[in-house]
Amino acid sequence: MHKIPQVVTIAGVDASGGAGLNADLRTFDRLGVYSATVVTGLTAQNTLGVQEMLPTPPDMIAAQFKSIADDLDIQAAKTGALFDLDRVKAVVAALEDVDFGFLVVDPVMVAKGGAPLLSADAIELVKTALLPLATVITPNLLEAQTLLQAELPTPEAVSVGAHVLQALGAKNVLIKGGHQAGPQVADFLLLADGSEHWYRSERVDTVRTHGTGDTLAAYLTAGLAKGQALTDIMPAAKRFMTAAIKESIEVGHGHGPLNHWVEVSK
Ligand SMILES: Nc1ncnc2c1ncn2[C@@H]1O[C@H](COP(=O)(O)OP(=O)(O)OP(=O)(O)O)[C@@H](O)[C@H]1O
Ligand SMILES: Cc1ncc(CO)c(N)n1
Repeated sequence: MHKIPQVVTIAGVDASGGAGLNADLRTFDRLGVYSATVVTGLTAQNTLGVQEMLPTPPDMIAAQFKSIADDLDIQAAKTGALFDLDRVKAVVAALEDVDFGFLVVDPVMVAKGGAPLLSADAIELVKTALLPLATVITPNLLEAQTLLQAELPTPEAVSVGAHVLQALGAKNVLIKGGHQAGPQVADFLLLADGSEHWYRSERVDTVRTHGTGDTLAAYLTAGLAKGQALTDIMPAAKRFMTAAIKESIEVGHGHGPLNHWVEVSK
């Protein structure tokens, strides 16, 4: 028998396939890790927007956790869209009960087209209960600003903001820079040991960025499950992100999905 790292994504389904747990699974497949799924909800969405949402009943979220914990040997977990307070409560309670190893918390709040994927009254619980469980939290710039109730207009402010998120309990903090203006994207990583790392790369001029955040967070989850350090994972993850955005595939008419099959040069 062959051993394979096992991970779980705790996230919503995207009918059009580009984001949510669909993007996570594709990333995990590419990186050679096995993934279980806790489905937090269904979305009828496409590259143009989110049309309908149906969150999973909390008991069913708990049942999925139990099925996985009773049988599999999970080394890393990732959270994505959690929709509302009841779903966040169910996920936090379950995560406190199981040992799924490393935890990547991607505090998904808004889809690319602007539709909310987390209700306003759930944000406080994400901050106080989910964030302290995280090995690494991966907000984009707007999510970091919402969690902090503060603007982060400069690199210095991003660094200060990351330290505040770390003080709230997240061991490591990655603030994703896809929403910054300018010719470059800059992701900021604050590690548990206090060291700071910037990852700057060209901004690809495109709207075809459906599922970028999910994909990067899934990449980190797979790397952690394989025993890699965040500073080893990030350069390869960024090379993959740029290539997967640049070499776009012809799917959908709006914020198209990434090319998860792209070849990446070393
Ligand atoms: N246009 C772009 N060109 C190059 N890299 C990009 C671009 N947009 C995003 N990225 C990179 O993709 C990764 C995800 O960042 P982003 O800020 O887009 O996450 P996100 O907003 O959570 O995504 P989503 O909500 O669509 O899942 C980061 O490494 C970021 O730098
Ligand atoms: C279900 C789902 N999760 C996450 C995102 C963010 O990319 C999305 N658009 N849809």
